[in-house]
Amino acid sequence: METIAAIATPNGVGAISIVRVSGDNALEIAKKLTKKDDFPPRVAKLCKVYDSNDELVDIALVIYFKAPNSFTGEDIVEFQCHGGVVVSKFILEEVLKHNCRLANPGEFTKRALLNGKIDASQAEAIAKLIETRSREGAKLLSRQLEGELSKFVEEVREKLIEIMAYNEVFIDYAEEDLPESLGKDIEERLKNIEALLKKTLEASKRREGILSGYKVAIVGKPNVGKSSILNKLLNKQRAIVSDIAGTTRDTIEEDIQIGSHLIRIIDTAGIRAAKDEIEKIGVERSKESIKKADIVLAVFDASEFNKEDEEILDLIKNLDKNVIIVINKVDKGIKINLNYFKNFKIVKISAKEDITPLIEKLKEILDSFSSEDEHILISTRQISAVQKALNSIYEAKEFLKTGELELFSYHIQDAIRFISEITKPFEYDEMLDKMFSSFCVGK
Ligand SMILES: Nc1nc2c(c(=O)[nH]1)N(C=O)[C@@H](CNc1ccc(C(=O)N[C@@H](CCC(=O)O)C(=O)O)cc1)CN2
Ligand SMILES: Nc1nc2c(ncn2[C@@H]2O[C@H](COP(=O)(O)OP(=O)(O)OP(=O)(O)O)[C@@H](O)[C@H]2O)c(=O)[nH]1
Ligand SMILES: [Mg+2]
Repeated sequence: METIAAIATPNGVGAISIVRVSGDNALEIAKKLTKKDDFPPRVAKLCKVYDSNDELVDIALVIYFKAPNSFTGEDIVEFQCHGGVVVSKFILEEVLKHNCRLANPGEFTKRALLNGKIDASQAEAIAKLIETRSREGAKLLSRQLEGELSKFVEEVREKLIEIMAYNEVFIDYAEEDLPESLGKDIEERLKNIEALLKKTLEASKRREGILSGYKVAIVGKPNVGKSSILNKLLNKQRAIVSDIAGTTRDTIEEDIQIGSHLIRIIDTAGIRAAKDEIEKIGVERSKESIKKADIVLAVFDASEFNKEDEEILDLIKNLDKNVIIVINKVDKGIKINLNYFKNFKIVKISAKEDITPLIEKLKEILDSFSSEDEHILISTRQISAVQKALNSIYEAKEFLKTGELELFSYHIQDAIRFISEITKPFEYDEMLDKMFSSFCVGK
């Protein structure tokens, strides 16, 4: 395997920068650049680093990770040098003069994967952890990096392999009147796995927003202060605000942090029976936003409740999602009857003065989303693997019903293959070993 190198830290001014080198020549390169000979593994050693003209480049910490005990499983050398945009580039250039090439994107992680240091789900977790913009996302991804999903896959796999083992016995002994309970047992076990997979898929769908941002739509009739609320949440004049009804004509989306959560906030056009063609399209988009949202902020003016507000109330009345009734403009006094909103969560705010009650309520709902400590799937690759495994189980079940056990077995094998794809390719030998070690035929 070729030796690779790259700067691991972002390009900019900072205290420290890291140049990482992985592969057989890493140690040799460290020796050449530092003119030192002795690098005990995993020791941070302060070294002068020289260029090819023997001129001093930096005084840096150099750490040698001896294979296989490194991130990639290969020999790694890290030059932890002074930060800024020059030194690390300089060192990288010197490194590249010695039998080593620039790493491709993700190549260190790829090598960690190929060398069995991490599995595919952990590699995906690393990629997303680097990109995530919320603490909740980071918490979830660090758990997947730790191997939570890998463990789940292993569990499901073992359960399916046990079913295969039971089924083999079933096939071998079918003639000799095996107790019916064995068939029932297989059915029961399968049901259990199906429920596990379904639950994981549902949780993944429900909690998709943890990484991409939960969608929060601000809706209401024109002029109630929706855009003012958006601006206040963003702390800047993002949307045009005016006292002309119908100011916002298109939806406006922005990402913000609320506590440890990321949300995508969507300001919408005021909903009314619009005559203008463009406004009509805007109103349609507003209604679409309600459908897509995880949380709906239905905004009303504290001083007025009319037919248009009733229509808003109709739109949100039977929604199977979180709705917050936002009574805005309370600085002018509350003149409307709050009984209209019985059984809803209500907050009273003034977008002109203070929206803290709204932020608190949002936090409360978002916290409730993540208090469920389920593991979830974080990529379409993972989701499709579970979906395919589930489909194979459905097909297998049909053959269990008709007693076509060879075909049943065939589809269970498929399910095992698909679920294993999340972490690694399935090895048939391993399953056979497992079958005979965990199952005593006793004949
Ligand atoms: N300086 C530095 N910080 C870093 C990294 C890095 O590569 N360099 N990482 C890069 O992503 C992350 C840490 N990930 C790492 C994962 C494994 C090993 C490692 O040496 N593994 C050995 C020993 C394990 C042990 O001692 O428990 C091994 O797996 O055999 C190092 C870093 C975050 N911080
Ligand atoms: N007194 C008072 N006025 C407010 C408050 N919030 C918004 N306004 C005013 O209400 C008017 C409408 O505000 P917008 O934020 O543009 O309302 P909107 O709901 O986005 O309106 P459309 O985009 O037309 O649907 C503006 O003149 C705002 O200054 C508030 O809390 N108190
Ligand atoms: Mg507006």
